[in-house]
Amino acid sequence: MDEPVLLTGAGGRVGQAILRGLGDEYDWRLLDREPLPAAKVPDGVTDADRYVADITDERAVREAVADVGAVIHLAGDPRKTAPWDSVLRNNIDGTQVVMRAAAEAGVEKFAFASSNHAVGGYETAERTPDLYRAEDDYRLDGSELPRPGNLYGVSKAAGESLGRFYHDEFDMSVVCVRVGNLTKDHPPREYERGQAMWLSHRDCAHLFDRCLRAEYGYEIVYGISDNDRRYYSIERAREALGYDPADNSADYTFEGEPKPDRDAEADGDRYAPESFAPDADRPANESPADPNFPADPDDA
Ligand SMILES: NC(=O)C1=CN([C@@H]2O[C@H](COP(=O)(O)OP(=O)(O)OC[C@H]3O[C@@H](n4cnc5c(N)ncnc54)[C@H](O)[C@@H]3O)[C@@H](O)[C@H]2O)C=CC1
Ligand SMILES: O=C1O[C@H](COP(=O)(O)O)[C@@H](O)[C@H](O)[C@H]1O
Repeated sequence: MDEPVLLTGAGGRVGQAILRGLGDEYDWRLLDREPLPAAKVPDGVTDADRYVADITDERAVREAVADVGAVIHLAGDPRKTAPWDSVLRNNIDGTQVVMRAAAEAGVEKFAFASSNHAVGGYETAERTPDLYRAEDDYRLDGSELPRPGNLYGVSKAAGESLGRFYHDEFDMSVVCVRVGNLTKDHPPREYERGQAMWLSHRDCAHLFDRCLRAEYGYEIVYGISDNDRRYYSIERAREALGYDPADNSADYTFEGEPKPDRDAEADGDRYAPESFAPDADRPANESPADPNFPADPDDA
């Protein structure tokens, strides 16, 4: 892609996984309402390409999307316990502002960070916990209707509908990635659901890279690694985007330690190493919590 790529929510967990994997690959324009410390910004991104703005600020967003070829839209409230007023503003209105500005500016490709919580309602008492286990063959594939398990999930389903609308009305290519559970270096520890929907950092960067390079119209795909435990199919991501994940939560113990027989080097050269130095202030697994949102209670 010759034109710049706008990344909203660039300072967060997903944004940093993408930038650390693909920092050198694109001409980035970064937007976040929190100023980004230098350690979170790839080399070569100038001050002019760093926007400190809220995504509900229409004028700032219009300026940020001018002349970009693609948008990866991550900014929003990521909490599954987020209250309605927050998801309405940050996730629904914010996504509408960013998508409309992108469509009106003639942006070619738009990748939207949807969530597993858009379909959390399929995890019924009858299906769980078997659903989270490798022997179980139940699969969601992206063609099913949304079935949110909370208001945060409702806001993500709304974002997917906005994407459908802006694809149909403006012919913008839109891919909604129902992201699973992103953690760095190892799958979520002692958490079956999390291990079934693990998305490793390098698979995350690779998946969004495919969202920028592939040709598609409107797609809903699942964003998880190639986990043995899974109830989301990644076939559509493979077919439509050319997604080819490298990681599998089965290569780790339930406690999150690499298994001794794991071939750690096997896929080591498939994707570029992290392209700029790690943020020394950042804990190994998480970026600091967004100061504007209190943490989800069970994430403490
Ligand atoms: N981390 C995960 O495992 C998953 C994340 N997602 C989605 O991916 C996206 C990114 O999530 P994370 O990186 O985990 O969250 P995060 O909280 O680490 O990062 C979000 C970033 O967006 C910025 N932001 C929030 N509201 C904003 C607004 N109104 N205007 C401008 N900037 C704003 C924050 O300052 C922060 O830097 C979210 O939309 C989330 O719902 C979906 C599924 C799983
Ligand atoms: O959408 C999201 O999902 C992940 C995984 O959900 P969880 O219920 O298993 O924690 C969550 O970690 C992330 O914060 C959220 O944005």
